[in-house]
Amino acid sequence: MVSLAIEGLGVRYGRTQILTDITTPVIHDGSIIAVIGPNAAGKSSLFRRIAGLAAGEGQVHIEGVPDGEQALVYLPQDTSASAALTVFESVVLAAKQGRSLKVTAEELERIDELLDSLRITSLASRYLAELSGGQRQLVGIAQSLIRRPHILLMDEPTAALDLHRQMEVLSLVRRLADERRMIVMIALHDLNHALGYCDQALAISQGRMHRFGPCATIIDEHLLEQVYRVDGHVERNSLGQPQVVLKGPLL
Ligand SMILES: Nc1ncnc2c1ncn2[C@@H]1O[C@H](COP(=O)(O)OP(=O)(O)OP(=O)(O)O)[C@@H](O)[C@H]1O
Repeated sequence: MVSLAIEGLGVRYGRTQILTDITTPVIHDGSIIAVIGPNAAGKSSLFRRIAGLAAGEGQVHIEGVPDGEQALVYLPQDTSASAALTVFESVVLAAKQGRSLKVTAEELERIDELLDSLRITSLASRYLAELSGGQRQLVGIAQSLIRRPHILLMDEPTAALDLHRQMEVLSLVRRLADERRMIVMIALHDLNHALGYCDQALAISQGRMHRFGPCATIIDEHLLEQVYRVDGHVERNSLGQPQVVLKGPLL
C-alpha cells in the first residue's frame, strides 16, 4: 500500500518564504485530495516542493512504491508545448520517459485506450502547436496518466476545459484513483468539483495551511468567508449532493 505524508513543508524562492509548515496526516492510496485556496495562496508552490522542484524546509514521506515503478508525476498548470511532435508521439515519449525507446504492442494499446478515454483519439496525428488550449490540457493529462504514477499532482487540470470535459476528466481521475489505488492531489478553484470528486481538502491561505480534512467538513461558510472573502454557504441540492451557493464578494 502506497502512502504519502507531508511534514512541516515550506517553500522559499530566494529569500522569500512563500509557504510555511504544511503538515498532513498519512494519505492512503485511492485518495483524492483537493488543494484549494485563492490565487497566489501557494498551491502550485506546494506541488513544486513535493515534486522536488522547489527549495524549502520539511519532509515528504512516500512509502510502499514497488521498485522500478513510477512514484510521482507532477502535471503543471502550464503545459504549453513548443516541440514539433504529434499528440501520439508526445504521449509515447511520456510513457517511455527515462527508459528504452522500444515501444511494445501493449504500450501502444494502453496509449490508444487512454486517448479514447479522454476522447482525443481524433487528435492523435495533429501537432501540439496546432491544438486549442483545452486540447493541449487534455494531452498533458494523457502524458501524466500514461506514466501510471502511484502519486499524481495535478495543478488545475480542468482550468481550460468546457463543462462536459471537466466532468469527464474528473470522473476518469476518480475512477483511476479507485481502480489503480492512485493518490491524487489536485489543485482546484471550483469548490463544487472538490465536493463532487475529492475525498479530502487541503485549504491553503496566504502561504499557510488553513485546514485539512473531509471536503464536506472543510468546505463551509467559514472557509468561504475567511479564505475566499465571499458571502455564501453550502447546501444539499436536489440530488442530495453538497453544493456551494455564492451570494457575492465580501468587502
Ligand atoms: N519562481 C518564483 N519566484 C518567486 N516567487 C514566486 C515564484 N513562483 C511563484 N511565486 C510566488 O509565490 C506565491 C504563490 O504562488 P503559487 O503559484 O504557488 O500560487 P497558487 O496558489 O498556485 O496561485 P494560482 O491559484 O493563482 O495559480 C505568489 O505570490 C507568487 O507570486
